[in-house]
Amino acid sequence: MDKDIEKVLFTEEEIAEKVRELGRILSKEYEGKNPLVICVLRGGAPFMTDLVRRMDIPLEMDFMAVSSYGASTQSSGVVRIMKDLDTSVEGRHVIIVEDIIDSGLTLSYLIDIIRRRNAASVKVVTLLDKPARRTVDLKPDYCGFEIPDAFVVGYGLDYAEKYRNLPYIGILKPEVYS
Ligand SMILES: O=P(O)(O)OC[C@H]1O[C@H](OP(=O)(O)OP(=O)(O)O)[C@H](O)[C@@H]1O
Ligand code: HPA
Ligand SMILES: [Mg+2]
Repeated sequence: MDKDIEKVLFTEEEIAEKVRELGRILSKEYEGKNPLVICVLRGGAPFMTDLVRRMDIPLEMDFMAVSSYGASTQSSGVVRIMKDLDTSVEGRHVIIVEDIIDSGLTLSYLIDIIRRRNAASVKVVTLLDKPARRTVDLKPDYCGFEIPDAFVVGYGLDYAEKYRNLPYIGILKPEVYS
């Protein structure tokens, strides 16, 4: 285990099982709809690329990069688009894939943009949900795990760009960021 991790919340095996389960559910739900699966970079990349390989239906992928945290454990509240989609979402069934919903600011901003571009439907799948920290009214349509109010890293989640490549998800030792 990495020396900066206080506790492992979900092992590689537990994550893989959950991703399989979500893939099965989404495959049924989106059969015949050729959904556009949108990865929210950078944190959502490991989850999204694993998830689409557990979906056995035709689908398309696109990527969007937004950032609100920078090198902090608190959202700045200002969501910036760093990279927009290459695909038109008009008339498409969109699935937004996130690693975590914390304050909810990133996703409420994204959902709003995609709805205004006239998608046929917009749903959200997140691996982690931290409902205790929500500042806007937002619930994921599909969620892997609910987690307590702690700063977590691994499997895409970073602190100051580190730890994204850990194969498990763990709580970061507070002394690392204080
Ligand atoms: O619900 P919120 O409070 O908005 O927090 C969740 C968002 O914050 C993180 O991304 P970040 O902006 O740090 O960029 P990153 O994905 O590149 O790490 C995370 O990946 C989510 O996208
Ligand atoms: O707990 C978290 N860890 C990493 N990135 C995050 N972005 C929002 N919440 C978190
Ligand atoms: Mg992110």
